[in-house]
Amino acid sequence: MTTTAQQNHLVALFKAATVIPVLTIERIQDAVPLAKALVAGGVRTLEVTMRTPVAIEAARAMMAEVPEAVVGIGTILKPADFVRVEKLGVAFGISPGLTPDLLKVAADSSLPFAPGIATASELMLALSYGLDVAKFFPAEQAGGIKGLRALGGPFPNVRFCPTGGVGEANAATWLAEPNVVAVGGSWLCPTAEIKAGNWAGITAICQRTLKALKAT
Ligand SMILES: O=C(O)C(=O)C[C@H](O)[C@H](O)COP(=O)(O)O
Repeated sequence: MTTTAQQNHLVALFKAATVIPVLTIERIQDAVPLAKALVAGGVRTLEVTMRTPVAIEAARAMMAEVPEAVVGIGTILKPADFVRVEKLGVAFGISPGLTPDLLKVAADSSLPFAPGIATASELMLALSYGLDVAKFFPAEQAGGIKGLRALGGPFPNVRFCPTGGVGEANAATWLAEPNVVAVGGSWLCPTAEIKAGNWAGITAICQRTLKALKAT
């Protein structure tokens, strides 16, 4: 069973992050310059998704060469993925959803882990394994802020990281919710900018986002 101390650690990590870029890395050579660009823009906590074959290698390179980055892995779909990630020594793991098998390995592990939930029943399943920090996914599509507030009624102690449809225009609104500890999304690292190697452009998006959040 996941301990309270583990969950507190994950909450602290998410709160320190505020915004978490959801990274899809196609070419291994992009990993380090991308992480450097994000860190230069003030965004240190990074979610490398397992959507691509180079994800694990990319996370490893970032950890080795960009020590300021707090690297986690996302899109953990299966217990076997979780076990691979655990061995890497990343800071946290995230999933867009959950299965009982995935929750079982996560609850037996010391790796901080946020499963994805979109319904009360999914949240109840996560809570039965002691996991009370969840990704709310897909946040905008699954009811938006109204949906999150409704979940907050029966589950007042759960903390959320909404992702899916979060961007520069609405990040502050989500973060103003008392049960939101961070927001995640791909807006900080658009595919076109990664493809073009426009690292300065990615740094600028991060700076703009953080400046706008500070002003609210
Ligand atoms: O890949 C994963 O593991 C996910 O959980 C999904 C991502 O968090 C969202 O797809 C990001 O959504 P956008 O910011 O709207 O692009």
